[in-house]
Amino acid sequence: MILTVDVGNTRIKAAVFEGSTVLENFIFEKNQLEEKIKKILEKFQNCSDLVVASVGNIEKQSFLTFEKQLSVHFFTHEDVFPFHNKYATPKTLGIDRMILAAGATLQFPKQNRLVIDAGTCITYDFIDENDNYLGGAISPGLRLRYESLHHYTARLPLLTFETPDSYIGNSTAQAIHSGVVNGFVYEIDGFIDEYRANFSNFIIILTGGDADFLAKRLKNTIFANSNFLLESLNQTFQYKIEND
Ligand SMILES: Nc1ncnc2c1ncn2[C@@H]1O[C@H](COP(=O)(O)OP(=O)(O)O)[C@@H](O)[C@H]1O
Ligand SMILES: CC(C)(COP(=O)(O)O)[C@@H](O)C(=O)NCCC(=O)O
Ligand SMILES: [K+]
Repeated sequence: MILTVDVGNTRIKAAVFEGSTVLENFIFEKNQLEEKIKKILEKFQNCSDLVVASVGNIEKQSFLTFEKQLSVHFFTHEDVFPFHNKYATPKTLGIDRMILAAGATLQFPKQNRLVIDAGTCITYDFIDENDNYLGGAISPGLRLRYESLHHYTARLPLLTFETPDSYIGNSTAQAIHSGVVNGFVYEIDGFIDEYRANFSNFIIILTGGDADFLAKRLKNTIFANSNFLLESLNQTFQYKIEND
């Protein structure tokens, strides 16, 4: 049994795996880290490994206390990955993006793959059919768009997500919802169209906190799997054991 932990910039996601099967999923805040992991390990006493990918401000030291109980692996750029990294600044590539790219490479062999992770930020990652990781894009996520409109202006209220009535927002609130939500959807559809124009055949994986909401609204039909990062962590860890 393996406990996988994804520390994002908004919250922490975790899952216990037995082989490739998820036994249970968890979502919690950063300040609950120790207490929650302790509880999970009490419930799943057969966990042999704790496997972490962190892009948040939680470092390896935060997990060392669990080393008495099980072996801890904190993924870094030094690990083995199943793709050729063509990013010009490989050391600054987010470890979450590396794990997503690894999962896409392992789960969907020998094809072009685009991974879209709609979390705090939207990240786009492209791995071609020869397993070259080429890069992608980073833009603000849904909630970040609402918060930044409020934070950097004097007159815009902080709203929470709501489906806009129309693309023509006829009030301040509707204009914000249209700009944020429609803008979010148009951006992703626009990127997908651009990839389609350049690559004849590719699979799209959509994940992150806003994946389910998005899947229903995109013009392009794509398969959403909000657990893709944790599944990829589990698979990349198996790959590491086999290839180290
Ligand atoms: N309960 C929630 N708390 C925070 N964000 C949420 C929640 N439910 C949905 N979301 C959406 O999920 C996004 C964060 O996704 P997530 O994948 O958890 O981010 P990260 O991996 O960066 O921590 C936010 O932009 C927000 O729109
Ligand atoms: C782009 C990110 C902030 C996304 O974080 P998330 O939305 O998953 O919390 C993270 O992948 C990161 O810190 N990347 C470093 C820069 C890069 O990937 O080039
Ligand atoms: K992301």
